[in-house]
Amino acid sequence: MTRLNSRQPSSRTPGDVFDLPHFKSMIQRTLRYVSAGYPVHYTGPAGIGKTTLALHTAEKRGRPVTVITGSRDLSREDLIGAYSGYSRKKLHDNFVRTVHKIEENVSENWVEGHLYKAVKEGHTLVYDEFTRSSPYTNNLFLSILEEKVMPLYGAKRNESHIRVHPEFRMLLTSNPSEYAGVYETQDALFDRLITIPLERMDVETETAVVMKRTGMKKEGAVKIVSLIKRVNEQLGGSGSPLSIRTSIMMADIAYQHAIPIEGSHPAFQHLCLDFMMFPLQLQAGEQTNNVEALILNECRNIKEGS
Ligand SMILES: Nc1ncnc2c1ncn2[C@@H]1O[C@H](COP(=O)(O)OP(=O)(O)OP(=O)(O)O)[C@@H](O)[C@H]1O
Repeated sequence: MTRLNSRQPSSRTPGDVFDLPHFKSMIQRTLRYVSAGYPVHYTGPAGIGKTTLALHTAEKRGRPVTVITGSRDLSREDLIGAYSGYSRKKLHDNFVRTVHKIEENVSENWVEGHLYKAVKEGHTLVYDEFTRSSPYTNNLFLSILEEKVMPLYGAKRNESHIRVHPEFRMLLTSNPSEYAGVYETQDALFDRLITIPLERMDVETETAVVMKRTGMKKEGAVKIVSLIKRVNEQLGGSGSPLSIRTSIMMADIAYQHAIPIEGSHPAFQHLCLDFMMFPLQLQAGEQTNNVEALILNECRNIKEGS
């Protein structure tokens, strides 16, 4: 019978992963720039940790945090707010028996957009994957960042704009592989951001994150993280198709189902193939025949206790 381990994130990691050198200086610098009033933009490939770092740093400011995720469908209306539905008030006055008076008032309901609230109340805004939104939507941020006002385009409000709260700040994330055809149209926005490219975590940091997320002990976590690193180096070409997400998922399943992190164990070999084959085949294109053999070769090099 399979023994199941219950997950206890954080329980085995000494201290906080964000105190490790990989994160510490980045967080300090970001808070410095943000407190001086500048928006900070983390950029890097999928799974490098942009969103997690932005959320953590935003929380460090001690202000309420609003999160918006960029998308082609995100509209100015979603951000600013809009009138939606009607409220109807009806008063029947039958005080004098022979007179029946009805008074009816109909008013539209204003629903605040997330950005409207964040700007008005001075939140820290995390705008994740902002380059996925249309330049038309993102133009709204130019006046917020430059003139410190948010125009209420098309909102049918009496006021034309609201003033940006002095504590309002922004952290943004994006993936450079999604810039195709985007940069030219959004360069005015890029020009107002402090852009920090994120580096892939070193083995020590990635191991600490895997331990924190899964509850796995250091000995197992470091083997998985190092395996992913070696496979990326051998098969990843110019990129690293296997991100920390692969390490976390493999460690999670191995830990929960007590699969030994040992290259000769069939369950571990299956785990390696199931998680690595597809992304690596996509990357390798025509030379896919080698992929399975290379994964198994790297996997079998992992010895018990090594
Ligand atoms: N410091 C950390 N502590 C705990 N988990 C982390 C940390 N950094 C990254 N992770 C985990 O690693 C995975 C990838 O991180 P994240 O989603 O932040 O990356 P990303 O660069 O924003 O990826 P994408 O571009 O695909 O959205 C997530 O499962 C996240 O929870």
